[in-house]
Amino acid sequence: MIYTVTLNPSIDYVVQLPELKLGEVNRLKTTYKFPGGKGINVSRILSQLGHQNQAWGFLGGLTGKFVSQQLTKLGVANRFTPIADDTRINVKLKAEQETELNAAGPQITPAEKQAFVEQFEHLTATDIVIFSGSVPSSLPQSFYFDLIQKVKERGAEYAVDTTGEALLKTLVTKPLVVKPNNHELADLFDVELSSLEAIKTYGRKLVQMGAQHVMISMAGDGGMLVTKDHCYRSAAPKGTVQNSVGAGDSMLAGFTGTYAATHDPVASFRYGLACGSATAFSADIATKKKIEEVLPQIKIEEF
Ligand SMILES: Nc1ncnc2c1ncn2[C@@H]1O[C@H](COP(=O)(O)OP(=O)(O)OP(=O)(O)O)[C@@H](O)[C@H]1O
Ligand SMILES: O=P(O)(O)OC[C@@]1(O)O[C@H](CO)[C@@H](O)[C@@H]1O
Repeated sequence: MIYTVTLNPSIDYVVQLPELKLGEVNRLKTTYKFPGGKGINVSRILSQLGHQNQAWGFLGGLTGKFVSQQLTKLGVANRFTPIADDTRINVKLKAEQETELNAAGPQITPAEKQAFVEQFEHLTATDIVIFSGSVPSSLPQSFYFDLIQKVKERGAEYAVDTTGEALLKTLVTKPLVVKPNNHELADLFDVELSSLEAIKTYGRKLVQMGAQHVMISMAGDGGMLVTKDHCYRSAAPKGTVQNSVGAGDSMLAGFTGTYAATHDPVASFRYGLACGSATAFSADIATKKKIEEVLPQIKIEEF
């Protein structure tokens, strides 16, 4: 079973307008509300593809109710810990450029935190836990690391999509896969990564530091997978980009779901790339139909 962890879910409020006029009233023609948060996006893709999974995290207030109702409607199994405070709303502004306004997130009380942590006691060695997204400011920044120790105690695998120190700190515990984008990879080492060779070199460093698979996403430039002995690369298929929010989460879902079923890193990378691009070419998170449409266009080469 795959479990996704979204400590800080959201309603993603997506607004579209041809031009943002700062300091003026902007009237919106098109708005959407989606259940958001990185792990939730991962769960949505896993469910689309028929991989058994359950979404975990914290939900509260009317906003939290909206998220859980939408997940139930979408057929995403979930077991969120209820909290007294409100789940956040993140604004995704699509004008000349994509701008995201992500809130800090709710207060989590010690009792709510404890109830959540207890869920980890039931993991087994065949499970995979996917940790994605920000940690609400009321929880310790070491929270992922503490949860990872619990996952390891149960003999389960885990994947992590986080950045900076939090990511570096987890590498020694040998995550199944980490998925920085090329900018996050550059920031980790405080370098500029201006060639594929350079990206490969720094991807290798994450493998040497402990990651089993390092999948580097590069938006419209495709992706790279670095393993202990190999490096694979693929350009991105062409298409009309509608909403790239969640493309990285979709990529992680495609990889992990396929890996859980096949243990084949190249097939998993291929599915990951297809899911990422399919979401970029959709208004919301991609459907299975869209993913299958994109899949034949993915060409992977050893690099
Ligand atoms: N414009 C695009 N055209 C084609 N494919 C894309 C595009 N944007 C993203 N993708 C696909 O999705 C993958 C993940 O995208 P990206 O690198 O933007 O992830 P990310 O930075 O983690 O995004 P997010 O945080 O919004 O989920 C890319 O590696 C690529 O395969
Ligand atoms: O603030 P975080 O937790 O880093 O990111 C949250 C978020 O931007 O990530 C998803 C896209 O990847 C969105 O659904 C959501 O709003």
